[in-house]
Amino acid sequence: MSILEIKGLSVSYGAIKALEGIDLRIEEGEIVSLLGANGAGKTTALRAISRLLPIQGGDILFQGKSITQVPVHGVVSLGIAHVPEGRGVFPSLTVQENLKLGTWANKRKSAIPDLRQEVYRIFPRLEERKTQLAGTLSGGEQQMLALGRAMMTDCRVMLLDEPSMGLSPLFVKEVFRVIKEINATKGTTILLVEQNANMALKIAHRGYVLETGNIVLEGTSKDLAHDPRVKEAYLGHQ
Ligand SMILES: Nc1ncnc2c1ncn2[C@@H]1O[C@H](COP(=O)(O)OP(=O)(O)OP(=O)(O)O)[C@@H](O)[C@H]1O
Repeated sequence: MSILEIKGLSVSYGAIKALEGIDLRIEEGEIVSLLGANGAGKTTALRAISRLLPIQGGDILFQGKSITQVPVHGVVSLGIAHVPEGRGVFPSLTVQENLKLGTWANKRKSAIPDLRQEVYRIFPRLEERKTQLAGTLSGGEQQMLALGRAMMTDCRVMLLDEPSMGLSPLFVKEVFRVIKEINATKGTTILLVEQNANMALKIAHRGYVLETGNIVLEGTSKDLAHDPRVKEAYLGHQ
């Protein structure tokens, strides 16, 4: 059974059809990338899975069970954490207060100290800056904090929306390294929305390509990286 399965998912904004019946399947422990140009519907797909948007058709299954009737906070409690584009950290709270907010839906309260220790192991910079206000962190550090906060929910699945957006090349590399580490050490399943197809395909096991609301290609990252259509549209001429 797939940990997350999306079947015929349709989402519209009024008359605009953002997703026109997409199918997507993610196995436990995988990193799956969702690639596509601006406006393809990538953010919409993540927001629909998190129940932040109403859906017009189809189904979303977590461990084989439909979650389309589950409220937003229920989705987090099930073990699905969403790191939105732009990170969504609380600028006037400290690093440690932001991390604590990640624990509200955590059903295993006794696991919180270990989770915090793990976050600080993966992100030593956050421990160094735990009393600093999140709004004064650099963009890359805020992205780390957003990932750390998602880890604090004790999630099984992370939905990551353009984690490399707006970061310097050094931080882009660091963010992808950390995503790979979270997946490898904790077994967290990751659905990664990215415009940086090059990097995304390097760390993901499989990928899907979304174009104007439809999945037009899917395959292993290796196959996608060699596909002439992906090369032409998303990887530049290499
Ligand atoms: N709140 C909204 N109201 C109306 N249309 C919207 C809304 N949000 C998104 N859309 C439209 O839905 C389509 C898909 O948008 P979405 O943000 O999912 O794309 P995306 O692939 O994430 O793009 P980007 O890479 O630019 O973030 C676009 O045509 C967008 O203009």
